[in-house]
Amino acid sequence: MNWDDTSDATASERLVGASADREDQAVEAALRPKDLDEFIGQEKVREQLDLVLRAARARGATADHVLLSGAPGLGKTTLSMIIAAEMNAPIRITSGPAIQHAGDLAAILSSLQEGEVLFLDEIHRMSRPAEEMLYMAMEDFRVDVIVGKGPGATAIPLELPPFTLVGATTRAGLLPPPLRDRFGFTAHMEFYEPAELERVIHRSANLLDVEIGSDGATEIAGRSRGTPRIANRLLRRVRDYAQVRADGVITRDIAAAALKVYEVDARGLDRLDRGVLEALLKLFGGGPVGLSTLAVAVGEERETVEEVAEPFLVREGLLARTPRGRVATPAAWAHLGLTPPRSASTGNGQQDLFGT
Ligand SMILES: Nc1ncnc2c1ncn2[C@@H]1O[C@H](COP(=O)(O)OP(=O)(O)OP(=O)(O)O)[C@@H](O)[C@H]1O
Ligand SMILES: [Mg+2]
Repeated sequence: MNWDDTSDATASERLVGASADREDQAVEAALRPKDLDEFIGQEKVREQLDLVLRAARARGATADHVLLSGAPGLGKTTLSMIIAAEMNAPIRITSGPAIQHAGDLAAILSSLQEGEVLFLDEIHRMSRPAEEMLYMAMEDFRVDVIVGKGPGATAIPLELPPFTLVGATTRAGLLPPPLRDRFGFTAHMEFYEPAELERVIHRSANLLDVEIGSDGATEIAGRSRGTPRIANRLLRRVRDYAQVRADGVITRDIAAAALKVYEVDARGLDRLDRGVLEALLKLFGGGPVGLSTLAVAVGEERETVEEVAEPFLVREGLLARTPRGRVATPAAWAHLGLTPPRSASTGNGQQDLFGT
């Protein structure tokens, strides 16, 4: 199992995990914006993509291949469907892990209709031979199908209709340059601003027929870790609470009380995140402390701390990874309402006890 899978599995059990869980998968289709106008935020990506698609439409051509890169839950799958809708084209959906043999890819490519959008999710997890077949397909709209085995094997060239490949990846850095270079347009999706998440929440509340005040949406947005998927998930949990414990209307107080039950704090940290921070502050004086030691202290796997908790803590400026170990920032002390020891600001903390 690679660590990619580990973090997905752990993350999907968390209310603030960015990967889609079962419930997300069931409800997300209903919440997906259907066209570029409905798609909230990502102004740069929207403007650029709008130009690419408009120009292709005006030429009566198939749109250039598009690569969507960004963290889980930011809208890559949503955008791929929007691209197909804007081009008035059918869409075929598959993913890197589903294509293990070049033959799997050849079968998909050869059955595409002219102008069809092929959405290849997790494109960085495709097998090598399939990847190489894809190079030729993207550039020349042609594949070589190998027939037979051994010395008698022959390559039969097969013409493909023009199509638009939309690749999605959470890790653009893992894509081999030849693959990256074959995309005509790359969209880097950023985390969303709180105001944008508020719009996502209002839109979803509307679709789910939930009444929500603007302060309620603000409260949920602030805890959504810059991610629309998390915003939608927190909204559903807060809705449950509002229905059972109140009159169904989501106010600021209701949202805060509901998310307290689920242990998602004002900044979107959950129990795991806070456990890591608390250990770092209370047991190690703010660090520096090694990852393994920190993991033992919170009773989690090293990988869980490093891949599940830390990325968000680092992004939030609460924790820093330094060559000497993990260090809490002043913001971390403030967030947990603790006072840093005088030496914490110099980054020495506990280490001083041993004169190091
Ligand atoms: N810009 C947006 N406006 C409104 N809703 C959005 C936006 N982006 C994403 N969403 C919502 O967030 C949810 C997750 O989006 P999506 O499935 O497209 O993410 P993703 O980037 O494909 O994630 P993953 O990497 O896990 O595949 C969807 O239900 C969608 O409704
Ligand atoms: Mg997706």
